[in-house]
Amino acid sequence: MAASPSLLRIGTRGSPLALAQAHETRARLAASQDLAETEIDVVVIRTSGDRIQDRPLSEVGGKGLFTKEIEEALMSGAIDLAVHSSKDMPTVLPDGLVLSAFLPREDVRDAFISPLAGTLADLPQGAVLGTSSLRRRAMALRLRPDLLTVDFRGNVETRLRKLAEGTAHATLLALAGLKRLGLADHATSIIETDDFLPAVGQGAVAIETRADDPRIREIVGRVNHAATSIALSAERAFLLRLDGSCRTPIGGLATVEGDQLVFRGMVLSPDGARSEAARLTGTVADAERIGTEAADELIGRGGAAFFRAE
Ligand SMILES: NCc1[nH]cc(CCC(=O)O)c1CC(=O)O
Repeated sequence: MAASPSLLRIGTRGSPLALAQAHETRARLAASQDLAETEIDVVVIRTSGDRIQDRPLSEVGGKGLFTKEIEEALMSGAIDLAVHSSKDMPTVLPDGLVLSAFLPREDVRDAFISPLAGTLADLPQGAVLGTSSLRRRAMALRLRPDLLTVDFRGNVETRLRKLAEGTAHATLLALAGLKRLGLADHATSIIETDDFLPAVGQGAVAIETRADDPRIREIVGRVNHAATSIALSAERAFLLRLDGSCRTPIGGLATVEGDQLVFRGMVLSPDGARSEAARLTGTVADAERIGTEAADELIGRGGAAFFRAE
């Protein structure tokens, strides 16, 4: 093991959720072998995604907006590692950067939040669902085609405030984010994944490093959670094969038990009227191949049409 560095700088966005995740990473690193003497700083970096609040992300260039400035800081050496929500990471990283570790995954499910009804199924006919996620909109409309939807941007707290103000009758948020913010008691109910799949990577925190920095990669590897890392390689392979633009509703979830992996994926039309689902199982050694094959199965069954219909 190489000598411990005197300083480690963690780059992160400044939203309350991003900060909670960066501080969890910091605490795990601090508790890991041989880093007791290392100063670990959290460096807040403002991204284009944080600045642009008035348009849906899918319109202004998608996922990369929340990572661009942080990745620039990583490449220039201003920070040593970056902490992200895996869900917000593009499938293809800039040259020279890699996801080197994942923290143990939080709950992967979406929470249903409403002052009006206990569950999605209980919402009155024609109720208004606030969400800016194409996936949540399509998954919800697949089950409840009568619902109306309005765009709901902003961080978790902003969306809860909009709901309280009556902008919508219900919203959907990742339970993982609510838990990390200490806001899980806002969840009215929890949506099981049986017929409502989370986003690829939901609930998982990813640590990004330079590819050619073996010392930092070894250090962050000490806090890597193997099962989460394996699940994410299946899910990200699935998304990569589907070439998941932010304009196609896609859900994907891998669960790992022992050396067995179960992968489920779904693509939907934006209005939820059409959908294709796949379920594949295998061993963890084949995680990537299983994700890729699930995508191929969906494309083969006509899912490709969903991507051309833009
Ligand atoms: N897109 C924003 C975002 N990125 C990660 C999370 C929650 C935490 C996670 O899924 O890991 C959220 C909020 C939400 O979707 O409710």
